Amino acid sequence: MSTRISVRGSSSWLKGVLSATGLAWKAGPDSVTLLTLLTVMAAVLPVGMAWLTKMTIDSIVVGDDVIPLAVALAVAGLLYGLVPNANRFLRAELERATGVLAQGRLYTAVNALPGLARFEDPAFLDRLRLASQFGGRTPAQLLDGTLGLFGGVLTISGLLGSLFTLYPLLAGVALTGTVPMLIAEIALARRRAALMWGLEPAQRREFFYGQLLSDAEAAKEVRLFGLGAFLRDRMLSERRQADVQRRRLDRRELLVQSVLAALAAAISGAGVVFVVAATTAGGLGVGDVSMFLLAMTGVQSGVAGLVAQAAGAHQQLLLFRHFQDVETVEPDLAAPERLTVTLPLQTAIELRDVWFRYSPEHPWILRGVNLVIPRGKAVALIGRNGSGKSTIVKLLCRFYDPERGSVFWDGTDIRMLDPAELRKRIGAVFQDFMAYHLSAAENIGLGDLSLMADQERIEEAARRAGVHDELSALPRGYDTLLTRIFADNADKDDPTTGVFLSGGQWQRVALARAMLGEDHDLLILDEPSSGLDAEAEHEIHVMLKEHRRGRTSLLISHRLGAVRDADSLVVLDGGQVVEQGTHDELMRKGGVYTRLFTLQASRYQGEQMEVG
Ligand SMILES: Nc1ncnc2c1ncn2[C@@H]1O[C@H](COP(=O)(O)OP(=O)(O)OP(=O)(O)O)[C@@H](O)[C@H]1O
Repeated sequence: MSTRISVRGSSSWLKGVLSATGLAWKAGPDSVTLLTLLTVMAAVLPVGMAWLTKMTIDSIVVGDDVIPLAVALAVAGLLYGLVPNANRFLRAELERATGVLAQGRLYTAVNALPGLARFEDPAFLDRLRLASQFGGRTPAQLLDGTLGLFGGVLTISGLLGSLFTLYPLLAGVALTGTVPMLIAEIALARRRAALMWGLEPAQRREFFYGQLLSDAEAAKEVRLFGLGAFLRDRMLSERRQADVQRRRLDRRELLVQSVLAALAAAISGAGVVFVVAATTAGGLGVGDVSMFLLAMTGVQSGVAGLVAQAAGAHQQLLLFRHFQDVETVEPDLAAPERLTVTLPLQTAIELRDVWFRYSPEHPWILRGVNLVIPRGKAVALIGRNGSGKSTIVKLLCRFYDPERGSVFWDGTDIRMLDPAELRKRIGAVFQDFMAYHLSAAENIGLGDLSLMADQERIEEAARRAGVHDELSALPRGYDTLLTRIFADNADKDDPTTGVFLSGGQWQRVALARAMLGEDHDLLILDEPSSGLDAEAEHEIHVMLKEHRRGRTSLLISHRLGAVRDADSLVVLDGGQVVEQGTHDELMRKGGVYTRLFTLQASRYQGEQMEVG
């Protein structure tokens, strides 16, 4: 996807307008119809009022009955005053309706992305932020702008026509003055939209520093290392650098618009001199003078409005393109022509000569990995930090595809399977599992949405993960919020409305989430006990061993004692499998595993002796 705001052809311009107005129509057809009617009304009223004024003055001069004209003028004036308010209300209504529709469509498109790659692409994230910010607003504004343009053209044509009947030359001059205005404002709108896009990375960084300064998790390190002023200065520096660019554009706008205003004043000044001279020479009546003055100011404010509408619509369109781009973004994982049904695991999951790197710019993480996870067996992955253990987990869940080689599910390449179906068969506790700002029950229920309301099953999962007693003892039991972020204003001072769990307790909640519901064909536990104390770790491992019995599982842990009883231990190094076998086989071999295990065991014994 291009990260640049490009100049696109008129067909794509039209496509954008049609897509945006189509969205607005779908969201609120009644509002769109009423807005159109009101726009036409607002457009013809100034022309009608100019003529009514002229006719009223002419009638006064010749002594005719002016009451009906004056009443008509008053009614027109009243409508002229009311229409903008009704317009504003309708536009807000339409914005709300399109906002909901667009946001729904946007996040449906985001949810449809099967892999993780897009979420690691900063350009995509910038586009998504702009799309989310403006996608809902732009259709209504674009429609309003387009209708406004149409109305403006209607008003200006009416007024120019009226001017033309008086002084054809002046109508021509007034019309010529609009061209540079239009060109200049469109160019400014283009720059404004490009600037917003260009400033996204700086705004993202500014937001990041701001978040750190107010984030509860970051607060510890920010205070311990005294990072507050450093982060604040970085945040302000990002803002200042962005402001330099904003100021540059504001200056350009100031200059261009001042020149345009001077041009408009010169044109209307010249017109006034002409008309006054013509009236003194006896060529025009008093009503004609009023007509001219109203028409001239009407044309000028109409043109200014028209130009602003055109520029605004253009800018909205450029921003709306981010929404279109996200909505039509290519999936990050290739889909096969025909999907194969994902059946329960019968024999094994296998990685065959898998080569993987996160992008062509990144180094190879896996270099020809071969690995078999037989059904009903527990396989443990062991290796140094960064050796690619969690990467293998991500490939098994098909968050990415290998660059070479394949992952097979009972002999079928998982590229042939529906990722959602495949993932339903896998239960996992990731190393960086989520702590949701929701209640304890919901935090577990998310593991299987169909069981969200099944308190019994949720408690059973918590019991298996060894966290039931803690959750039951919370102020509101399982309904206690595990956060204080969403405490309502009304009960924000009530300490029972939200609590904080410890790292180990969160880990058990994540474990309960993974174990809720259907028995998964594959259970992945990426460091499931790293945050637990020794006693808790022992308990969890006894429980997990029981739970895993006869089930297929992939275990990752740096604590080798915790995985020594796995059916097969696989040691990764340099992106390759360097050793594989049972604990006893690997210990006999005297290789990497023996070294690591002996090191850990001797340390542990040392600690025991010290404690003893
Ligand atoms: N999303 C990503 N984009 C780019 N590189 C990544 C990404 N995720 C991981 N890596 C890199 O891939 C390598 C392997 O990471 P991985 O998390 O698989 O290692 P690991 O063996 O699980 O490590 P640890 O024991 O520390 O958990 C690391 O060098 C890491 O920097």
